[in-house]
Amino acid sequence: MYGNSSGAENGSYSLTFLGKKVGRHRAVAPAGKQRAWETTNDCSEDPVASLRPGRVPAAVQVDLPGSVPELKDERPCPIIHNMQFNHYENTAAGSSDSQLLDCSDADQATEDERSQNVKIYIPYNSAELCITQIAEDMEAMKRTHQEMLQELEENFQITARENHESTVRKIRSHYQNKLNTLRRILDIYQEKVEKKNLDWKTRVVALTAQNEQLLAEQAAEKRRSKEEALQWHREKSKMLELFSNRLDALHNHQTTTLQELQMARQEVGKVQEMLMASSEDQQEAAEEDETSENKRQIAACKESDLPLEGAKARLEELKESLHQRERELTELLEAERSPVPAAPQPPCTVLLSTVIHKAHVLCSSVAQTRALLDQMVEDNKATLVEARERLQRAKEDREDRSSDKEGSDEYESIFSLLQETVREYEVSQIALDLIRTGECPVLKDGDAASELEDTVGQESTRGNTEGAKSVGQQFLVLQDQLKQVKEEKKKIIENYTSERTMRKKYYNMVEDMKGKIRVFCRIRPVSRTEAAQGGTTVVEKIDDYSVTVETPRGPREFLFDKVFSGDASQEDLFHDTNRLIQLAIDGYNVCIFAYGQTGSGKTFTMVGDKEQKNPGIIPRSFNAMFDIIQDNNTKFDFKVSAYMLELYNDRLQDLFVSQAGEAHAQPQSHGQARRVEIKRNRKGVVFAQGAETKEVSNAQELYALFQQACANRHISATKMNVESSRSHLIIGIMVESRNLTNGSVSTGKLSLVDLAGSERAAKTGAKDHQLKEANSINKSLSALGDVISALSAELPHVPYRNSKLTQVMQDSLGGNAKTLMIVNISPSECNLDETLTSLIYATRVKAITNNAQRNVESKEIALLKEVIMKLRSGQTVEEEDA
Ligand SMILES: Nc1ncnc2c1ncn2[C@@H]1O[C@H](COP(=O)(O)OP(=O)(O)OP(=O)(O)O)[C@@H](O)[C@H]1O
Repeated sequence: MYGNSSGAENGSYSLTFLGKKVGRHRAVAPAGKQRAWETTNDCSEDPVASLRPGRVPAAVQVDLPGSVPELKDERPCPIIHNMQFNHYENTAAGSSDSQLLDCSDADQATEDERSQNVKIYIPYNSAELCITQIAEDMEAMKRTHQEMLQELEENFQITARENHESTVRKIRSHYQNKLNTLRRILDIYQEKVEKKNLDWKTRVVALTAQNEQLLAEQAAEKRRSKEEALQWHREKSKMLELFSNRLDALHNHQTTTLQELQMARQEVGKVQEMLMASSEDQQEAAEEDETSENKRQIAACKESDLPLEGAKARLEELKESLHQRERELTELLEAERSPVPAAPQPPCTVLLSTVIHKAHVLCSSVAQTRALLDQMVEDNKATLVEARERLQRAKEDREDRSSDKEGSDEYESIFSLLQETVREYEVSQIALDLIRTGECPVLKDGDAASELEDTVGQESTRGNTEGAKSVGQQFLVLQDQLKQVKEEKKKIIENYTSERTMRKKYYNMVEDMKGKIRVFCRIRPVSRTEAAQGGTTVVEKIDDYSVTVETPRGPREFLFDKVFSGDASQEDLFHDTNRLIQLAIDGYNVCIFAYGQTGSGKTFTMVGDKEQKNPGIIPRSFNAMFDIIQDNNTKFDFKVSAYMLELYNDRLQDLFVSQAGEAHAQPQSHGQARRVEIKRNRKGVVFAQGAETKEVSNAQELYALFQQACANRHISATKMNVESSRSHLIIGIMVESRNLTNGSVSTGKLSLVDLAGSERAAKTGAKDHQLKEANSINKSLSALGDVISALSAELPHVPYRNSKLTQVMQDSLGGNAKTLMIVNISPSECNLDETLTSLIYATRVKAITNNAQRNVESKEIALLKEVIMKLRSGQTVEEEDA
């Protein structure tokens, strides 16, 4: 193509264009094959364009080294005016045709020299042909280049795509790994949760069974105690009846005995008179002869026998009555000794045994008295025998010494003294026998009889008096015993009352455990207005758990968890409420609300008096809550926040925002007032959406917020209350506590509600806007009443949605909360109807069962929730976080 090209050799050429080296070229073997250009990329201009036909150079100079090698252009060339082919001899024979030689300056010099030696002039046509060929080759090269470029581009794109895909794959696999890890973690926790659930279920089943068993036991226990109480009551009444009958009988007997003794004394007096008359007759007859004397004596004796017969009969009667008494006493003793029939031991058996013991004491003292009397009779008998012997000896001595005139006087006095003593003992004997058996003394001979009868006249009176004295003493003793028995009876009644109170208390505790709403009843003191109207009270607290109301149909009793009378202090009330504050901190939803007619003391109970000398439940709860927090802040991390609302004219208002400010702000916000709505979370806990919730760190801050809220509340004077609340006050205090030991988080809520009171326009004198307020209050309270009725009757539908008030109270009535209702009532007759209505509603509320559950999450769940929150908000989550 470029001239003689036979026997082509491999070699390198530099292509010079217009004296300028434009590239290196490589000669390609073998000869005869089509030549091709290979170029290096150090040419900036498009050589093909410059070789287009019409732009052919005038002359082409080609330097050929002996034989012209086939040339392969390595690069396109600029416009050729003067083209030279410089041949470089191969330095080594057979060296590779791909070998390239560098164009150093030294080579350039040698090349120039050689080109001068080997110069070939190609005819124009050949050159044109050659150039055309070159142009074609270059065109082909351009295509190749373009193809290469395209290929490169494609390669680049493929590589880029591959790179991109691999990056995406890597990222995906990274996140997939993360996801898998999270899934595994979730699986693990799910497994754990399932396990726990299973455990809990088992425990719940076990506890339910246990609970059922306990309930059954409790029911049985209740039945048994009821039966025992009934039996005890029966036995007690029987015993009391028996004792009172016996005491009455004893009393009657003592009285009869006394009367009989009195009569016997009179009889003996008569006998004495008769004896005196007969002795006078004897003295008169002594002057007559012995025969007539004897006759008269016999006649007198016969006469005197008549009244003695009467005395004997009386003594017989006395004897009989004493026998009777003895028999009764023996019966009593027998009854005591007889074994007590085996009976179930009622709780008050101790008292019964005390009564029995007392009866034992009483009978044993009677027996002791009897024994003492017997002893005295015996002693007296012995002494009487001794005295008679001495008298006998003295009589014999007197007869022996009848001649001795000096000693006779002395003996006479001793003799008469002895006689006196014997007589005394004999009289005592008669008296003692009379008391013991009622027997009459036996008169053996006339002298003794006359003497004795003479003495008996005086001594029997003395004996009777002593007997009467002892009977009187016994009577006093019996009176004492009766008093004791009465005291015992009083004690029994007291014990029964306290036992009844305890029973009510335990019943209330069980009801509380079942989840029933607790209801306290507070009776307010009589107000000045009521006192001015007469102040007749119809309400009375019976015990800590019951209250009665005097109605036209008779008294009506109501039972509550606690009843507070008018003199109960705010401390007393809060003392029984305090427990609920702890529950709120433990993670329960707690609600305390006051209910009652207007002026019944709801605000006094919840808020306290105006000067806060007697703060109510709300301010006390603030202090109690932060006291508990203070005590536990080493174990828990607490967060407390609160919202305060009022429901005024069926519209919820945020009390942290002053109404004046709101009204002022409205026009600027184009009439869009702050809207507070009641919502419920997944667990059914009510919260106020749209109301400002403020975080607080101590009781003072919370109280300051409360004061601010109270200042914004609607209050005005009515005929029934100078500071009547015209709205329902709702305070929500949320307590979040994180256990620093195990990381669990509990969230409790304390709702404190001071309801507005139901009112009658006629009584309150409400007009215009107050009437509108009253209507709204009554409407909401009536809706509350409907909810209470539906819940207590366990109806399937509870109309919570009928009023905003019932929506606010939804979780507290029949929901997930521990609820305490304080029903405030007036004690006065003028409010009887309202009081009865309030008490009936409160009784219904007591029947409502809530299902309070602790809102607590384990550390794991709290963490997972955090992870989910982060993922939702687009934040990255490290595996360690999970
Ligand atoms: N237990 C109490 N001891 C002394 N005063 C009381 C007691 N309860 C209520 N009061 C007094 O009775 C009046 C009315 O009480 P309060 O304002 O609390 O009634 P209320 O039920 O809240 O009425 P309203 O529903 O109209 O707001 C007040 O002056 C209050 O101080």
